[in-house]
Amino acid sequence: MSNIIEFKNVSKTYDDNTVLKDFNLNIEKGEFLTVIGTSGSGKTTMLKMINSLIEPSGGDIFVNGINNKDVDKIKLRRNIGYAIQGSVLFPNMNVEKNIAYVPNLLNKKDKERTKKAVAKWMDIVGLEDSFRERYPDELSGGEAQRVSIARSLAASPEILLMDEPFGAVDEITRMKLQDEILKVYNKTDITIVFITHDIKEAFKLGTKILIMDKGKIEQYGTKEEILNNPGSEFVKNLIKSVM
Ligand SMILES: Nc1ncnc2c1ncn2[C@@H]1O[C@H](COP(=O)(O)OP(=O)(O)OP(=O)(O)O)[C@@H](O)[C@H]1O
Repeated sequence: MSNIIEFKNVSKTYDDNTVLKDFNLNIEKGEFLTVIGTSGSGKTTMLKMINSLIEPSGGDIFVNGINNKDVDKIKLRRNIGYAIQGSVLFPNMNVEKNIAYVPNLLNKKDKERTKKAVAKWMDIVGLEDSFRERYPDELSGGEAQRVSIARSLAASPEILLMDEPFGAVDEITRMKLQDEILKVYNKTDITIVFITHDIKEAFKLGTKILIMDKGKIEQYGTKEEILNNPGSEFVKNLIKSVM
């Protein structure tokens, strides 16, 4: 498999605080990468470099083999979905319009095609058709999260970045959303990079798991590799609850 995302000797410094140092990572196309680590270990910083929301202080990031420095940011982001915790929906648009936002931009004239795309994604994330007309303030947290995931997927991105997308919902909804994102992943050839604080979630979803501490990679591997061969005391402590 080929690498869809590559970090080469990446560093990031805020004032004199170095949050990433000599960071090297290859993510293969089609992978579901979950990222877990201590608070402040640089996970969000790393994620936001993929879609150029944050620029590295040193080193390079490549998406599909092209250096982010050489690419128009708008063009880059068209291909990369981004879902964050409690993602903000457009409050003045109903569910259908929220989801249709990007497809509408892409196929301006073909309204039927957009309508079909909205129906497909609502179905995949488990939203009944009757939600189409509702406005964001008429949705529960979990429903709003589904709409936001459907919206990020409706643009058919090749890469989906998710920063603790299920952090703000209750345990039952969270499990449902996890199952739904797995369904999406299994039905498409999307590559997902997913940050979580929940080690169980990291192991349930990830085809590969990246464990970070203080701006460095503690371990990167499959669930089996990490469980069978934890690379450090830090990893051993982290995985206690899933052993
Ligand atoms: N814009 C900024 N200016 C200064 N410092 C920043 C900025 N953004 C992040 N930092 C610092 O960089 C470090 C890494 O932040 P980052 O958000 O990447 O960590 P994280 O692993 O995602 O943390 P969490 O799990 O708490 O969300 C933290 O110490 C944070 O305070």
